[in-house]
Amino acid sequence: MSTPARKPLMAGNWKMNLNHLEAIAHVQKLAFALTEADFERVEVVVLPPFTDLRGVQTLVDADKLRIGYGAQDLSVHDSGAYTGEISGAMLAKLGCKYVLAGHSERRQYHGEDDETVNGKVKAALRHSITPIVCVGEGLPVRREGRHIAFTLDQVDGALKGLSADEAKKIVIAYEPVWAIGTGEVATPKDAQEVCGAIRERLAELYDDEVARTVRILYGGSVKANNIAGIIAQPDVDGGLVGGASLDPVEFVKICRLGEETSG
Ligand SMILES: O=C[C@H](O)COP(=O)(O)O
Repeated sequence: MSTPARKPLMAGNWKMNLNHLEAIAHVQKLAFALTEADFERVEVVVLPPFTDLRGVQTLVDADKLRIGYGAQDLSVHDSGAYTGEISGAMLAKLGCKYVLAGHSERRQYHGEDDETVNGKVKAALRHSITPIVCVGEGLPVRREGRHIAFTLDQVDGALKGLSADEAKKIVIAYEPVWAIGTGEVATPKDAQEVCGAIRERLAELYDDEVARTVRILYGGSVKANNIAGIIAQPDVDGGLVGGASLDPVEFVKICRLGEETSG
């Protein structure tokens, strides 16, 4: 059976920005600017803070917007005495289609290791939410030339115990930590080198169908003026956009893959 082509995914990770009122205004601006032709070509997703999700859900549902949404994190647990945590069940109830798992800022500031990330991936899948698994090396690892091995280890850890059917449902985002929020974008060749290696690893861990199905995003200082070269790479299927997703005009240009107008 042939595998359907991978539709590009542009996910805007707002991080800890935009309150619930700003979130509504922001999504309205995106909805106003993006056309049906844009949505046919690219899947557009926003990942706001938890407190914005209800407002975004209400707006998307009421106006039947084609913008998807999700969360930036979830608990490994489904319910219980875990103060401050948000479960996959809660996110699913809010209509979240996606959730980040193992973003480098969670790994760095909250000590998330591969085992935790693996638990979060499984928690998302239990509730039919697509985890966007974030992997990528820091500058010292890159300088030592170990970036591929390091990133593939994170992929192995995040996917541990997943069946091929489960693995097919995930998205992987390669985000070299040295390129996040620094303005230091990886070259298209850098992005392809690691995204291609991730796809090969999926074929080794599972099979060609899984490798062909899973979308692999690049993240790290993505902007309208550099997305075209990155998305042109054969193993890059979209972007995980941080800072630039906070400007609706810029994010729309990124969703148009850096081209001036939609087709
Ligand atoms: O999740 C997004 C990434 O951390 C990239 O952030 P950035 O586009 O601000 O570099």
